[in-house]
Amino acid sequence: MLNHSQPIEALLKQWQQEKLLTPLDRHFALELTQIEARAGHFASPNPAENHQRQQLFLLICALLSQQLSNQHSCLVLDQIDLANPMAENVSTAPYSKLTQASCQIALDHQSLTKVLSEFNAIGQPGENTPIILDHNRLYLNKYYFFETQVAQKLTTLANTNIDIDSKDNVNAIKLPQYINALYPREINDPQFNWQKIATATALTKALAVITGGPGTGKTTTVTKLLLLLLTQKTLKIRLVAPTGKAAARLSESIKASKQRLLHSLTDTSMHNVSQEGTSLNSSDLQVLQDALHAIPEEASTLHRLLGVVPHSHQFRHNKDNPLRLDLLVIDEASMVDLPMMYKILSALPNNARLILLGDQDQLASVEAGAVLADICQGLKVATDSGWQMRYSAEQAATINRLTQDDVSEFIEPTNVQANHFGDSLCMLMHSHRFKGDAGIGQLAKAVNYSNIAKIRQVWRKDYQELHWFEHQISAQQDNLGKQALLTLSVAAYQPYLQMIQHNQQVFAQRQVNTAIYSAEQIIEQYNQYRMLCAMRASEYGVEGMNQAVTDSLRQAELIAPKQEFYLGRPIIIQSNDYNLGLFNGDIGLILQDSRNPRQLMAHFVQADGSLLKVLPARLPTHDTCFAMTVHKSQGSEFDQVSLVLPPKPSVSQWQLLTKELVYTAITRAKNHFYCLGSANVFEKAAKQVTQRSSGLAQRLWE
Ligand SMILES: Nc1ncnc2c1ncn2[C@@H]1O[C@H](COP(=O)(O)OP(=O)(O)OP(=O)(O)O)[C@@H](O)[C@H]1O
Repeated sequence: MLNHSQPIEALLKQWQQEKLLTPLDRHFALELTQIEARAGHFASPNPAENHQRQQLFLLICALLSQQLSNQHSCLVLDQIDLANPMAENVSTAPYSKLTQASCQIALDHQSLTKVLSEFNAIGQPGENTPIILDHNRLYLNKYYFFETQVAQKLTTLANTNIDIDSKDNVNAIKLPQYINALYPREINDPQFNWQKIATATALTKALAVITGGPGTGKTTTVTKLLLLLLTQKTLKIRLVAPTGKAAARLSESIKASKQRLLHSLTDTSMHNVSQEGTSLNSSDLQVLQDALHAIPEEASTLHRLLGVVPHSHQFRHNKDNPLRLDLLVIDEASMVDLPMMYKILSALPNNARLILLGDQDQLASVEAGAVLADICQGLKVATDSGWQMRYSAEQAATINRLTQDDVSEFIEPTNVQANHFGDSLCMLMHSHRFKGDAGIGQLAKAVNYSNIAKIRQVWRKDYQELHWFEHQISAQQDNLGKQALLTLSVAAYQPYLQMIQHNQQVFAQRQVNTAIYSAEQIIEQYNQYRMLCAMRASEYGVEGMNQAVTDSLRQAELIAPKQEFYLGRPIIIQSNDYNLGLFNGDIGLILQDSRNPRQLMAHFVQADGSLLKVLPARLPTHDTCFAMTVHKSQGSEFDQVSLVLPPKPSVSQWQLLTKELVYTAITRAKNHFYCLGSANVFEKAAKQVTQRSSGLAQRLWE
């Protein structure tokens, strides 16, 4: 069954030392194998065979746990490299030589699956065993449960049609007219206005998934959708996002979008646009304006919505105590992991609608799963755009009725798609933020398609919003590229630190008539720039770069970090503190308390825009935040962003350097993107595509 140079126990230890396995992976495998041995499950009459079975079980448990540690939902048996089982996880990175084949599985994949199905700890779907074998996928029971439940609940929602013509809907007959008024045709319009089609798609389905890159109009579309729904009946709508920062951005975007809509609703040019040439009369306009006002603007975090129970993984709202709402909008859905998606779907009341918004190309969730990417998987095609809608004939007819757009070319033959999951999806592809020829948009697109020739072409073009800093180690071991980026970072952080210095002077001299900057203004200025790193540890990780920026700012006399909590220190929270109302990823600044300037306080702007002040000594686990990880930056945007890539990535660092990471970093930047790196690392990272093993896409689409 196995050929191995040393006992698997010893190999696990070695792989742990090489950081290919976590201590948890090794202990999980050892523990489960011992439990199995104690239960007599390796006690067949042939001792040699017994030993082999036990060693194989140990190896497979370690591989399964390793997959979960790397955020996969399962271990796909067909993907195990039988000649070198530990190589699978690292095969795409340029360091495979490091893992010499020290053990081989002497079975083909089919026989391996059969042998595994004979272990008592490995059961079939529905059995109460620690591990579940579902065809060629091996799951921890808990993850199998999450995945199948999420698939079932999403499919049920997707298959639930909403009868927009029901008598509950007072203005159903007007919907096509309203849609056309919200999306007036313009002379240079492309053939399909996908925002309009997305709106129509979502009107009739309990599940709507609207995805697209930054600035493709997801918020604009959802605002129009909510407006249309609210012209029909009153709905209790909740807006949420995975983090406080993302919730604050959603709230801002909805407000801005409502403002733009209000403007266009009161713009006279709109009054004479409609479906069949008939004008919107004043009562229609009133209906639309009333509905617009009824759209909520406040967004909260998912945790707050579900109601955190302190010191527990459970939430107050669950299947026995469902949320009280009619429609839930979740923004930045790519950040929602599999267990969290299960908890949300369980707490959703019957008859409620769910709308997911997000960018399927961004980094997947920090924890297991890639739910949004799996949901979108069925739309992937090998064309230039990479995606194509898949509608049922019924949905295409509904879209046509509501929009007069003929989408019949996207109708899926019924024998291919039985459950019409595609009827709930809409992908927006045209960015209104990055003009077609702008550098940031071009680079993001090239990285997203792992198109190396295009990446080189974009960097060569010298776009004014793109800036490259090459790692250049001098004879004195100084890195000139890093120094240049630090100089830039000092200049970028200087304005907010000068605002703080201004306030300090005013407070010191008790200049009662001189204006001070508010904490909100200073925080807004601080948020104009952020340095992003791929990882936490190491010289080029968050830890090293935070230290380097701190040293540079001290030399520039912009900060005086004599004690831990110095004026101007940015703080990122690393754990949840429900009593204080501070959550992992919240970012604030140490500032003088305006009411008592001798007291330094940590100041945070919360999702609803209010200011939270906390005594520094009471802060939960935290870190300095001149530099932060790309992961933690999801859901945020900055005027200027710099990405730091290590010059010579280690084995474990390569695992983080993916095209999703680089794409996410680039798309955090609104106006300037800087990168400290070397071309080969940037390009290899852009080629390394995250593949999260999961059966969710298959369950949803087949
Ligand atoms: N059809 C359109 N025509 C012109 N501008 C548009 C259109 N749709 C959206 N925009 C503009 O593009 C910008 C981004 O729109 P929106 O916030 O809706 O995008 P988003 O996909 O939600 O962005 P993000 O990824 O940042 O959340 C806004 O300024 C908006 O006014």
